[in-house]
Amino acid sequence: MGHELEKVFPTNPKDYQLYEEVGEGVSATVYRAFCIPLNEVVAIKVLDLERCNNDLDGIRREVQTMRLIDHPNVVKAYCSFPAGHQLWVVMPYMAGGSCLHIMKFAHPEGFDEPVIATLLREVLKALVYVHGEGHIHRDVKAGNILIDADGAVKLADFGVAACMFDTGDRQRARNTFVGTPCWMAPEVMQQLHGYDFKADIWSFGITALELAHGHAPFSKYPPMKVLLMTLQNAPPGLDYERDKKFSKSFKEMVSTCLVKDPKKRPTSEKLLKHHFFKHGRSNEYLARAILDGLPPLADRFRALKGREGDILLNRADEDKEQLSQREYIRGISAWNFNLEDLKSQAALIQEETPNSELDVNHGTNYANDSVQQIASYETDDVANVVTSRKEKFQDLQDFDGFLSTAFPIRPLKALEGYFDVSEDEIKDASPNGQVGMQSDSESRMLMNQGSHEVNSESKNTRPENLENSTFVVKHLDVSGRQKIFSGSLLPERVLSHAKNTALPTERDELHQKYHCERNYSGPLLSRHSSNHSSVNLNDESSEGRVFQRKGRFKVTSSDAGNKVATLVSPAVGLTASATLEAATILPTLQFIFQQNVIQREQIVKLLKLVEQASGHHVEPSGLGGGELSQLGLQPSLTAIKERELQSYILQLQQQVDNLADELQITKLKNAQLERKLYSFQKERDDINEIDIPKGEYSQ
Ligand SMILES: Nc1ncnc2c1ncn2[C@@H]1O[C@H](COP(=O)(O)OP(=O)(O)OP(=O)(O)O)[C@@H](O)[C@H]1O
Repeated sequence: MGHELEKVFPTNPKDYQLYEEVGEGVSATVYRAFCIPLNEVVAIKVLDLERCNNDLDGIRREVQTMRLIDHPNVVKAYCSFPAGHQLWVVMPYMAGGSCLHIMKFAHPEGFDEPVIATLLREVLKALVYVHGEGHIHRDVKAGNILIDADGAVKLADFGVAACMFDTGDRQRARNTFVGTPCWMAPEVMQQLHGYDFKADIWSFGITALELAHGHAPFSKYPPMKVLLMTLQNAPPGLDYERDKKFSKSFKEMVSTCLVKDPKKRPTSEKLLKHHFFKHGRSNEYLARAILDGLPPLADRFRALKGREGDILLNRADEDKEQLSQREYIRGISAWNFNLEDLKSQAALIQEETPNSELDVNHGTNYANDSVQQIASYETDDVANVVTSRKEKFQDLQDFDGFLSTAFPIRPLKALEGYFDVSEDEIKDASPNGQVGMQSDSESRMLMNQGSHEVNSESKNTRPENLENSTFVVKHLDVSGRQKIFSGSLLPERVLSHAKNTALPTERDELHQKYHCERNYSGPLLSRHSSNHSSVNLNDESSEGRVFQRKGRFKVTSSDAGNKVATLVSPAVGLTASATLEAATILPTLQFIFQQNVIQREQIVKLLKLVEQASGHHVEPSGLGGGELSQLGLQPSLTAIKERELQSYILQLQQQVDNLADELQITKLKNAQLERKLYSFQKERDDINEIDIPKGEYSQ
């Protein structure tokens, strides 16, 4: 088990040769690489610190956990070090890639039962170890199950793992969660009583279904809807009719995991004893069954990426508005989600599901389902709120100050002590992108990047008076290419058209037309504007208690009692009575409330635009003054400030929480070191004991 530890991996980027890209996640790109001094092929996960400014805790935890871990079924980190503005994490190279990629490439309908039993047994062994060490993985899914060339299976990605060690209570329920919604346990979504490692057992059950069908249940729906479906529907499972090819024991095993009450779920240890896992075979069998005949990982990865590109290209001639709606409804933009996962899932669905089922936006399945409509409405709300806040931030004169307090330390400095980052590297770091880091002001610049780019983009393409009405969020994607997602309260072209040519009446018609066609008034938001958007999203969370973090979903507990609530969807004029836990509904209501305030502000801006276009001169003060208050349109700056403060407090609370986690990890490390020291001392004493008689003898 410990043999990998014996090698000392170099911490200089020059000692590695990067080969092809073999994987892409929310926060990182993974390359096959070669460690020159050790003459060994490795995988290097490259994280761009500039893009992770506000998620250093997550990175720190991931690397920390990966380095402490030592189990044949868990991917460990050999070492980690900075390289320019990046952080490199060196890991064993898993030549087979992830189960998700293998399924997408060669088994779109899912794997056969013996393969599933083998894969899951190995993953379960990993979970027994991880739970035994006091961790909750929190992101068990096919995309995080990696296979080596010889069929060895390892659980990867500790980006959102949590430590259960806390004031001595290893199983303490927690009040926050990060995860991918399809795999997320109901208690995690509800946040009523916290959760523990049993959340991984739920995700494990969902992963079993994913491996059996080629995709996770509900994977074609937008995130908010997944949350509601998971909470309201009966747990998903293998169907006795539809899934005839699977054994009774498999079905039973899945249903044991997918019980809503976590207390009724088995522990990983107990589950491992389930007779289903007796069907598991050897690693060699696995290699033969799913890896034989596959092209090298990098080729597969390229092919899959190409396919995703084709899917997008095929849609290129679609009406752009529809396309953005489609992406929007999948939650990519609105929830700032794990884009790769969503893209992958979308690709799987497109291959397997008829279009009618797919088109959740226009499809009839949606039409009469009020809960679904509420879900999509909520998704809109979030996007609107988030982007509108982006705009508001630009208006705030003290934004810079706010950011500097929100992220007071420089990235590499913050990571010092956690990776192989030396004091010297930090001191000598040059701001020009060589091994080093940015200054405080540069950090803030990076934090501000999204908003500055919004301005510059606007300046290039539109006159002043349209800048504040249209948002263009520009960002760098993994490969450094720039991507632009655009959106506005009205579609951009409508605004442009209005600006250039249209008479007021035409504009009204266009406004009417597009407003009807697009039920979503919110702008699109890119996931890679994470620096900025996370701040904003956290901002929202101060009231909505729903966060985005590291491209995933994060919910914090809102201490609400159990209440019965009725949801009304103003977007569609439908009323849905839902007996939901208040904690589930509150965020929605809060979003709607916020949305209201923000939409009023948007209306003010539009009014201004209309007035400007029609030649009326509007004094800025006039907008916020008596006329608007008469209309009830005066935006409340105090409320905005208050929300920002709440958000800041929440961020601080999170930081305290994270520090407590780290303290526990350090304590754990200390305990390990003490144990080692003790055994060394014991060895030394033993040797001494042997030496003493020798001495006596020689005297
Ligand atoms: N050691 C490895 N060997 C081979 N491929 C790997 C390795 N680690 C990761 N990958 C590939 O790279 C992808 C992304 O890696 P990873 O999941 O660690 O990144 P991430 O940004 O943390 O992802 P996520 O989107 O789950 O947060 C994986 O899904 C997998 O296909």
